[in-house]
Amino acid sequence: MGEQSKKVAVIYKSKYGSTKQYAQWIARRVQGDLLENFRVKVDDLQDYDTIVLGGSLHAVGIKGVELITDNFRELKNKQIIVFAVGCSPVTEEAINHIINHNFTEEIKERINFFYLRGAFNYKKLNLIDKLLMLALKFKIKMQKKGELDEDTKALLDSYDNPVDFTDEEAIAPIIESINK
Ligand SMILES: Cc1cc2nc3c(=O)[nH]c(=O)nc-3n(C[C@H](O)[C@H](O)[C@H](O)COP(=O)(O)O)c2cc1C
Repeated sequence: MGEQSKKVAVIYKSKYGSTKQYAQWIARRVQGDLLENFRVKVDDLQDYDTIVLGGSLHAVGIKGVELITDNFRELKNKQIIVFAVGCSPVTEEAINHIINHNFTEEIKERINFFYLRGAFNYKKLNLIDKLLMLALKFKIKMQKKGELDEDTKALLDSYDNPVDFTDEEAIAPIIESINK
């Protein structure tokens, strides 16, 4: 099906902006409706052919994913695409961990899942997130420095040096999936 012929809803839940940025890029590219997750009720989605849901990753959970997982039966005839935005590097292991943590076997079979890299700026976090991240830092520091792998070192470095991996080109596989 071509871009114009499907009615697409792009729904997002974003805490610090990167998921929103990806959702805006996707909605613009496919001429979809951009909707903020908390405003959406499942009944509002019946007119759409394709539901694209994006949520930021917090402790492996995809924010707002319940809109899909709690209403799966009502949405079962629709094309469903979920994307999660996190800071971890893209590895098959990390992606499988996110999928297994958030979806049942039945849902896994029916949706298309994508992982996109976002941004992290410790100074801009709210108090609770700062405390959570400090706890994670403390846990990591309990390990000996020499045992830290490159990804963990990069994570620790990002507390002092903000990182931003958001990249419009990264949405290409999602656009391709919508247009299938
Ligand atoms: C408390 C906390 C927990 C996080 N947990 C994860 C995680 O489990 N995996 C990951 O890849 N990124 C994690 N991140 C990084 C965020 O997912 C990343 O900053 C993302 O860009 C946030 O999306 P948003 O800007 O749309 O809110 C975490 C960030 C915070 C503050």
